[in-house]
Amino acid sequence: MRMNTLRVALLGCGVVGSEVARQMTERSDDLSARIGARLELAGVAVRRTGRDRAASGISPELFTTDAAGLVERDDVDLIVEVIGGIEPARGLILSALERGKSVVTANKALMADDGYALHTAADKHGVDLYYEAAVAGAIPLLRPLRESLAGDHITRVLGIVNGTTNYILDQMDSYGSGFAEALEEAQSLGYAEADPTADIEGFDAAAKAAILASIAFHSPVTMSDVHRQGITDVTSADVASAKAMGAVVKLLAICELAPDGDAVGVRVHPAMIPRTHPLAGVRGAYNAVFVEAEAAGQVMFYGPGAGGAPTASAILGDLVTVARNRIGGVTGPGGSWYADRRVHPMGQTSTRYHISLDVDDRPGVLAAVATVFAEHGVSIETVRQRTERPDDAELVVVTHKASDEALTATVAGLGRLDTVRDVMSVMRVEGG
Ligand SMILES: NC(=O)c1ccc[n+]([C@@H]2O[C@H](COP(=O)([O-])OP(=O)(O)OC[C@H]3O[C@@H](n4cnc5c(N)ncnc54)[C@H](O)[C@@H]3O)[C@@H](O)[C@H]2O)c1
Ligand SMILES: N[C@@H](CCO)C(=O)O
Ligand code: NA
Repeated sequence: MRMNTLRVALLGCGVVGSEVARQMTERSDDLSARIGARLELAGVAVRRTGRDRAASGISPELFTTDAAGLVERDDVDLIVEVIGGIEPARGLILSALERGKSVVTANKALMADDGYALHTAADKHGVDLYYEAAVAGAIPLLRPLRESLAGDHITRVLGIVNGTTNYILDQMDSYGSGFAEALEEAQSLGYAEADPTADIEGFDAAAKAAILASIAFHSPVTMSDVHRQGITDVTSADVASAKAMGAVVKLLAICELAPDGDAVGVRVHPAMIPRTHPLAGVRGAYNAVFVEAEAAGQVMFYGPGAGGAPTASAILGDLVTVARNRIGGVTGPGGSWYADRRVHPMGQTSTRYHISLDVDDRPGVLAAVATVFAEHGVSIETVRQRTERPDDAELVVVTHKASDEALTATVAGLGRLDTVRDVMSVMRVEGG
């Protein structure tokens, strides 16, 4: 019997796309055996065909600059979108779904913005939309959340989902590098892009957090629902201060159910975590995500969160799945929004805080500082004082859990005290 063939259109042939094509070709026989059909490259949409594409190993006649035309072709069954960004990726994916073609994408920005509409289109047309590569690259995470943990009740997802910022913070912690120096190193190693804004300002992590929260909590969470703070204000002093209390600074993505279970809090910000926490040991550009579920307890996923080959691995995994589904005449689990939880306001989110103050070193200062905390109902866990010069001290206060609102008011109050020369840093403490 002749084996079926499924024809794949690849949209984009950059870092990830070229690896998808390479791995598809290299593992062609194994993939056919696993799927029960041959996967064949029907075409590759690129921005310019003029460049020397010989090194890619892809037959030159497969390249086209007409991505829309490629998606519309009747002999194309499956689409892999690795162009990135919102348009034209969004229009191309919608066009594919409307034509009954399943789509695999690595596009976190698009899925975070428009996941609901795209899933709805996929469901309406009876096709699959898979995007494992969009969050934490090669690490199997979205499928485990959508499928393996689908019988449990997830309460929290806490992770390091941006490799560039983890590399920078790790350099600051391990070698005492300053932020600018560590960023330069990340750029020279190819982790951070020439314009590193999406990584260091937390946009990349926020998009991933929105996708994780939507899946884990069966609710439509978008990028604009995520409280976002990047790492550009993290100083060597913050990193040293964390070290002094046995902690390390990480950029965390946190998605959690509010105490009443009716709302979801989603935030991305730097935080101090104890060195004993499993996420503290995640070094370099690696990613790791910690999932807390009622019955399973704590489950951790760890591995390479970026790079052409690892990201292509996740895409090929999705491609095998959607191809199998297509052969079997079924689709995988679609979007799940039944819980429709609201987004918990950041002001009501409670965490512990680490606050470092430059103060006059004289009688009554500690009492005045403590009074401001008390006035706003913020309970102090520890206070440490370091005196470097006569009359001048650094006070480091770690609080018990306090709401963002109460903490903001406390910091404003501290700033008004004559004896507080400067509020040097305010950072959340997690994972205790
Ligand atoms: N690089 C990674 O490590 C990584 C990891 C996870 C997810 N992703 C995601 O994968 C996607 C691709 O990332 P990348 O690193 O390969 O980016 P890239 O910039 O290397 O590749 C994108 C390619 O798309 C091409 N392109 C742009 N507009 C096009 C159009 N209209 N038609 C055809 N081609 C067009 C560009 O010329 C470029 O070659 C993005 O969504 C990204 O977020 C990347
Ligand atoms: N820029 C991302 C990789 C793509 O998601 C990172 O540094 O982790
Ligand atoms: Na993944």
